[in-house]
Amino acid sequence: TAITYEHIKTCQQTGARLGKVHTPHGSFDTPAFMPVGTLATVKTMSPEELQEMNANIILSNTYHLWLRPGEDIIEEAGGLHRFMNWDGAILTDSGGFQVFSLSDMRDIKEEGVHFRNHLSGEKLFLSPEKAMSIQNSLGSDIMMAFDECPPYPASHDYMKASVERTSRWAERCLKAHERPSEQGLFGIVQGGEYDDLRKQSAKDLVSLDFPGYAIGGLSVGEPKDIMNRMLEFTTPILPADKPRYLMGVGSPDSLVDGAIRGIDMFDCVLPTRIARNGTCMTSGGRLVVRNAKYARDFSPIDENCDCHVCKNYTRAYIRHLVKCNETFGFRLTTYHNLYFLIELMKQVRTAISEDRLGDFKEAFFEQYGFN
Ligand SMILES: CC#C[C@H]1NC(N)=Nc2cc3[nH]c(NC)nc3cc21
Ligand SMILES: [Zn+2]
Repeated sequence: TAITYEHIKTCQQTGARLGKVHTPHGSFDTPAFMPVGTLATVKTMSPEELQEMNANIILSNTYHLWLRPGEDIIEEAGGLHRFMNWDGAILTDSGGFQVFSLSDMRDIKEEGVHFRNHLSGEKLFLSPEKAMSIQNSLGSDIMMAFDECPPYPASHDYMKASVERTSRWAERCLKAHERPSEQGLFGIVQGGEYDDLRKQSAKDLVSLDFPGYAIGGLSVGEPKDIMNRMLEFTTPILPADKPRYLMGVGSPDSLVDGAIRGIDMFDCVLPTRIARNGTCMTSGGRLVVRNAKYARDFSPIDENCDCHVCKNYTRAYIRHLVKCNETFGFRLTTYHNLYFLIELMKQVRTAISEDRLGDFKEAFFEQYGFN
C-alpha cells in the first residue's frame, strides 16, 4: 500500500501520538503541518526553500488544477511532482470543499454535483469517479475522497442525508481507485456538530477500510470548544494504525489542541495568507510588521526564531518592503510563518516524546497570548 502509518509513542500526559507517515515520495514525522500549494505552488516559495524548512509534504487542489491548467497538461508533464519540481509528498484535496464553497451551486445529485465554473461561468460536473480520475492524473501521494460539504449550520435531517451520501460516494471512490499501491486515499469524516452523525460517518468509513482518515467541516466557523469536543469522540473511533488528518486547521492553538486529541496531520492557508498582508506569527503572538512602531526596529521578526529570515533581515527592512508592496517582503513573511508552524510541530513532537504536551500547551498559550 502506498501510505503506511508508523506509531512511535503516545504522550503519557495527553492523548497525543508521535508517528511517521511513509509515502512513495518520502516520510514525514507527525504531528505535522502541511503548507498549502493550491495552484501547484506554495505562494511565493520555491521547492528548494520548502525543502530547506523541512516541509516534507504539501497540499494541492483537484478543483483548481482541473480548471487551470487542466489535469491533462499536468499528466503530460509526468504528474504534479514533475510539473512543479517538488519531490516531496503531495496531498490533493478532492474538490468537494471547493465546489461547495467557491461555485454558485446548481444541484447535488446522487451521481455527482452540477455547478458553474467560478471563473468562466461554464457548466461543470464533478463526481466521485471524476475527482478520482483527476487525482490519478495529478499523481498525488495522498488523494481525498469526494465528499459533500454541507452548509454550516445545517439541520440534523439535512446533515444525516449528506453523511449517508458522502459514505456512498466514499465507496465509489474506493472502487474508482486505479493505483492503490502508488497513491493513498483518505475518507473524510463528516457530520457537522451532531455527535451521532459524526460517529456514524466515522464508522461507515472505517468499515470501508481506508489507508487514512480526514476529519472535515470542523473549522468553518463553529466555536473551538465544539471542534475539540467533536474530535474527542471522533478520533477514538478511527483506527490507531492509520493517519488522522484535520482539514483546514489551523491557528497555532488549534494545532496544539488537535495534536492533544490524537490528530496527526494539519493544513491551513493562514500562515501564507496573513503573510501576504504583512502579518507574522511569532512566539509572542501576531506581529503586524507594517506598523509604524517597527520603522526603526532592527531586530528580527522573532528573536526566538532561528529561520533564515530572522537570522538575516530586520523588522524595519521587512516593514519597508511590505509598505512598498515589494514581492520580496511577502516572500520573507511567508518563509518565516511557514517555518514558525513547522517548528511549532517539531516542539509538539518533542513534548510528546517527553510526555509533557500538556505542560507545553500551557507555556505556549501563555507566551503566545491564547486564553
Ligand atoms: C464539510 C467539509 C469538509 C472537508 N472536505 C474537503 N474535501 N475538503 C475540506 C477542506 C477544508 N478546508 C477547510 N478550511 C476551513 N475546511 C475544510 C473542510 C473540508
Ligand atoms: Zn523566523
